[in-house]
Amino acid sequence: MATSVEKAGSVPEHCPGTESANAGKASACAGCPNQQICASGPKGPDPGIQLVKERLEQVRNKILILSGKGGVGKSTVTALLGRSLAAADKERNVAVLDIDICGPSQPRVLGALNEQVHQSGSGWSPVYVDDNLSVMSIGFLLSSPDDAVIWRGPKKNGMIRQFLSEVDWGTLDYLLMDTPPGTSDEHLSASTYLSQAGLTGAVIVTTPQEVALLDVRKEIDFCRKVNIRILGVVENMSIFVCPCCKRLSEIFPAATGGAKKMCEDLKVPFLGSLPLDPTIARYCDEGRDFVGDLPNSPAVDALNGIVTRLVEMCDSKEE
Ligand SMILES: Nc1ncnc2c1ncn2[C@@H]1O[C@H](COP(=O)(O)OP(=O)(O)OP(=O)(O)O)[C@@H](O)[C@H]1O
Repeated sequence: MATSVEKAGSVPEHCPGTESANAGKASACAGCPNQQICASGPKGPDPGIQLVKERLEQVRNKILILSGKGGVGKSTVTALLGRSLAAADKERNVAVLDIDICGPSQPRVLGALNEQVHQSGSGWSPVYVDDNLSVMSIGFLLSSPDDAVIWRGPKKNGMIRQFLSEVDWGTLDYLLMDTPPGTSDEHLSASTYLSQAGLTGAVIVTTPQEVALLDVRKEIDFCRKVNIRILGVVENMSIFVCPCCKRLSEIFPAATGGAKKMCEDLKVPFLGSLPLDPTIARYCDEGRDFVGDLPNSPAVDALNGIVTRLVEMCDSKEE
């Protein structure tokens, strides 16, 4: 098994793996550039995996929100799903965890920009934006929202482990985890730490144009490779309805049939489309509650349909 410190092509053919008691000591390790590191490193699975499992025992559904490309509206959709899930049933406890370490946007989108998290004996307390909707983000730990987080993989890995194992969520029905775009350190860390905790699955957000769908196919491939169930794809900014003349325009043309066709081709559930609505952008920039304030808008209608299908997917065992 290759470790991140090994150079490509330098893994001995019979590498015993870093978790093995023989790591660094087996005959196959002789001459490997990482022999010393493997011989002296801790053995066995990362204890963080067990800690995350214990911490998330009271969380019924754990959902990763993914996107292939940046800027397709993943954070916006995460926040809106959180608001809609929480608004639909006041008995339901929902939380959003922002693991986009380098670009945390949930504090702004959920209107909690100047909040701070508190530490108690039972862990970090998340910030409540509603009675049944809480949020945790690295954004709360930065001294200024303009601070840049420039971290390498191991440090991001440590922060994700802390977020997953030290936040005192209480009992939750849905935990939505907003990730960075693509498939990077954060995704690998999250999927590893959640491997024993019962990850419900992933929602993939995209826009309709082929350049975005190309990267969604990679994201689907990633999920299949690391055994993450795909709960469905959300197509964001699929259509624009002019607020003046009500004419429909395709801002991002679905030249290859859009996300729905791609889902049919790849046999992945399609959760629905969300229109491009400038009011969504304004509300999210200002951290206001779009779902609560405009419950009769076509976008909230579309969102509620997506949430209904998502809940059905979570409640059903198989795709
Ligand atoms: N349905 C929508 N209608 C109008 N504006 C939207 C919609 N969805 C997202 N936006 C806007 O698009 C911009 C990008 O959205 P967002 O930050 O959620 O994308 P992202 O995919 O999370 O980006 P990143 O790659 O940085 O994580 C934001 O200004 C947001 O308000």
